[in-house]
Amino acid sequence: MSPPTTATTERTDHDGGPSALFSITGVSVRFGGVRALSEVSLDVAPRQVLGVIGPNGAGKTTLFNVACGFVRPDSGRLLWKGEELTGLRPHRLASLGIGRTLQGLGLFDRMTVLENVMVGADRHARTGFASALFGLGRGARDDAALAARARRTLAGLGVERYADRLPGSLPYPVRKRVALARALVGEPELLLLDEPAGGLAGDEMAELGELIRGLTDRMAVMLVEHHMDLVMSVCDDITVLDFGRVIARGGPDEVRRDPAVVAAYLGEEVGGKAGEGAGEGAGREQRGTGE
Ligand SMILES: Nc1ncnc2c1ncn2[C@@H]1O[C@H](COP(=O)(O)OP(=O)(O)OP(=O)(O)O)[C@@H](O)[C@H]1O
Repeated sequence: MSPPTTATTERTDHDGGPSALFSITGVSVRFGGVRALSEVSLDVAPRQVLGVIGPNGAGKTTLFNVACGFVRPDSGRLLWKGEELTGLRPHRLASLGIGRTLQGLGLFDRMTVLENVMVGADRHARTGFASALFGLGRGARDDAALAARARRTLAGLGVERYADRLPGSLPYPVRKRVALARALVGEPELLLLDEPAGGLAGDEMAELGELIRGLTDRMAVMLVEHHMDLVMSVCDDITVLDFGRVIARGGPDEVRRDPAVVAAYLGEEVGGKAGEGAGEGAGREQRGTGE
């Protein structure tokens, strides 16, 4: 676990050193006059759960989108296993060994649950999904192996019985697990999760927490999340953003006590009663550094 640092003692060693699986170093993003991210750096170590939190508009979604290749930073670098990822595009993630889920689940309504998950298994297919799309063919053996892998992944998440159903007919928590299965079926080394607890009830969130912890025997997780109780219970390390800058980082206890974090949440109880989601409702809709 990293030592705690705050804005005044910002760590500068986010350079994708040997211990880092994935690093974001000195990333800045501007949308017109709004500086959504300023010189943001973080490292995700193998098998670590790294949380990214911050009040509304702090820059979490922008950071997630940078990590996925949806937003290209104006400056700064992304490193994967110490190598710079230049011009990262979302479709390259799976082949690198990075899985992701998005806030909108993005399931294909006309495909079964099983087929939706198979889409995510492209990394292990001999002929890729793109080849199949363009009619270049995928061997029947590949398809059978993919289907088996997809079923195993669904089973691991307790939702295999829905494999032949269409996602639209299923309860939201089940669809969330299907989306997670699609991200996991490629056996990523890093899983990027954007607000995975959104729309879940308290007990479902607790199950999600256990599930995320259970992944760390084989992958690292970067969790961007509002719900403070989930973040505090599952993360090894937490990076806190406010106005697009890193204001604190460290373990849950250090971050919870950090005066800069408490101030950022306008005195909300960051130490958190279950389910309170200290990142929400802070009444700070428009954030980022206006210029
Ligand atoms: N596409 C965009 N165009 C203009 N401004 C944007 C865009 N996306 C984000 N912003 C601005 O950048 C800042 C950071 O937004 P971002 O959505 O990353 O924060 P967030 O921490 O995810 O917020 P929330 O918790 O409310 O989702 C905000 O001021 C936001 O208004």
